[in-house]
Amino acid sequence: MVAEDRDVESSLRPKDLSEFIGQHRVREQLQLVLTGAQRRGTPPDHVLLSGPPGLGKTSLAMIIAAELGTALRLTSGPALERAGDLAAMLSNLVEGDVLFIDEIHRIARPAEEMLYLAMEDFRVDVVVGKGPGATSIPLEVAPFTLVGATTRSGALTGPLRDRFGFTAHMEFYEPADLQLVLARSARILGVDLRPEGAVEIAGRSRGTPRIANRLLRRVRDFAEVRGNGTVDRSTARAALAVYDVDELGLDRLDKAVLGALVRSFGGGPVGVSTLAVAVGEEPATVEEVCEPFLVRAGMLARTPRGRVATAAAWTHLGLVPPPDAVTGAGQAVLFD
Ligand SMILES: Nc1ncnc2c1ncn2[C@@H]1O[C@H](COP(=O)(O)OP(=O)(O)OP(=O)(O)O)[C@@H](O)[C@H]1O
Ligand SMILES: [Mg+2]
Repeated sequence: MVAEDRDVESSLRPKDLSEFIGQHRVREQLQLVLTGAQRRGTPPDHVLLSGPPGLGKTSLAMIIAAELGTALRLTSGPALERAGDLAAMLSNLVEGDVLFIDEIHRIARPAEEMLYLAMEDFRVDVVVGKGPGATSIPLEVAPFTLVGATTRSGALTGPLRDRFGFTAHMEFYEPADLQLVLARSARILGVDLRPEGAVEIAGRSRGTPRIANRLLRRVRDFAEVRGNGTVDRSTARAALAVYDVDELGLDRLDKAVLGALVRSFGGGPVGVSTLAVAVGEEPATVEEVCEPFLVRAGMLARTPRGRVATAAAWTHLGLVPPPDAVTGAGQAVLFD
């Protein structure tokens, strides 16, 4: 992410639950968890936020701390390579703090085992020394709330998943909610965004607020350079054409995956690793970033034998689907 985008993104982050648009179920559930705990005067149960990138997991973690009026300590799974890294983090916590671990499915094993104990009993055993002379020193941890974020809750080990008292399943946003996100962002950025312009951008944002905000900034550039700054329907359409964003909002990687699936593998079924190699990407990226949206858009089906292109995918690529192509209907399984 380039610097300008990063700064803008943090200025666009919703600061409390009332500013957080959409995700009505998650918001209601979370509100209950937080209010209940506050009434009892205890830190709330540990919370797991699960869903594809850009849906607002980091924003929600920050909001949880803000709603509780406590500090947020931030780290990520890949940063916790050794148990010592986590022990340092945990021993610095103050009662009631929110510890946010992003990409928690990537936490290393020894740190994960230490985390079990900390989550359950608010203590850790720090091992000092090696071999037969090693001793373990128990260390108290202040009662805290762990907020974990993951794009792959299925990759979490059972024991870790079981220690979360509440899992928020984040869903892709409806276009109407994305229009609200865009209207809010336009207000903050001082962009003259017309409702029809918002409809156009929302429809191509892959159900994802981060993408909606990014497209808004690119459309704004176009409107300011080639037009008078106003983002209406025709400006939005013209701008999005320049940036290669198609009617469904499929990006380069989405299109590469569908293209390979249809053209190189006859529509599948094909394994996700083979597909990833064909497009030069990591299997995890294809699986976590690309597929959830392609499944939701009814373009791709996950079957026990591998990934299959639906009839809609063939049509979207301007090809005639084979007679036995599956339809996209009934694809409820987005991500685990
Ligand atoms: N519900 C929302 N209302 C308004 N804006 C939102 C909402 N959710 C996300 N956003 C916007 O989208 C951006 C990305 O959100 P965020 O960083 O929280 O996503 P994320 O789920 O943590 O993504 P990743 O998995 O990539 O870390 C935020 O900067 C914010 O502007
Ligand atoms: Mg995040």
